[in-house]
Amino acid sequence: MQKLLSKARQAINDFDMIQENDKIAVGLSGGKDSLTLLHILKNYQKFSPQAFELIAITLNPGGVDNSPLYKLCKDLEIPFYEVQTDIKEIVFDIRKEKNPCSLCANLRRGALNDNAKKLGCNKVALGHHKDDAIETFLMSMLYEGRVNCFSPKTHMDRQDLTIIRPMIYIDEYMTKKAARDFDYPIIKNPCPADGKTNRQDIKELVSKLNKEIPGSKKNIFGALNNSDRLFIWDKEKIK
Ligand SMILES: Nc1ncnc2c1ncn2[C@@H]1O[C@H](COP(=O)(O)OP(=O)(O)OP(=O)(O)O)[C@@H](O)[C@H]1O
Repeated sequence: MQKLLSKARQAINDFDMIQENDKIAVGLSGGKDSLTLLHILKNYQKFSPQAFELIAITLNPGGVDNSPLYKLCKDLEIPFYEVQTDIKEIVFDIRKEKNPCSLCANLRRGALNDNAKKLGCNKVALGHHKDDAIETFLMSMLYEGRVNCFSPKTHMDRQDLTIIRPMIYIDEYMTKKAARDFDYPIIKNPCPADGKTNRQDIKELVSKLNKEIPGSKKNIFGALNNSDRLFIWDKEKIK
């Protein structure tokens, strides 16, 4: 936990993620990443220079038994809210999406933010980690032809809500280890597309690249973190 906490604290400080009196909703999917995030923030709360409130929100896409999450949050003394949604039905039965991930992510994001706002939160914390950032950065280049990634902290003006990602410096292997060490009650991902996504392909590619070019994963993350050294052909500046 100490190593996780130290990396999270570094990210929280670097991007000024938490302020006094924040009420933060953790998006708790029941997967290893958001369970680790909840555990980290609960511990961070004990010594954070800024006092903040923590709640957990789980969106049920339809038909998932989340009772282990109720128990966990009760043990951790974190208020827990489960929200029933029809996301699964919309994505797979009504819209019959061939590429369901982006619609599903948008619907989840909207529902999570709306519910956080209703519950009086000014921040939503998501369980994205360093590997997610590297994969998203590469996916935007390879599939969309642009240099882009989610931000460690984003303010949504329309809702006046700030999204934070305190695990942005944490490697995925550390969340896997935390899930084993602390025996988190993992809820099996109900998504029929789980494991067959573009993200999974990119994850495998990054792992292969890192074996062939040792250090390349670290350098991709470095490139994302180094806005001073961003050089992109800008016709107006170059000509
Ligand atoms: N059903 C949900 N309810 C609440 N929050 C969610 C839900 N699904 C995703 N989130 C939030 O969005 C983040 C990113 O979602 P994504 O589907 O990429 O999860 P993931 O990388 O598989 O992480 P996890 O291991 O936490 O499921 C999650 O870490 C979590 O904070």
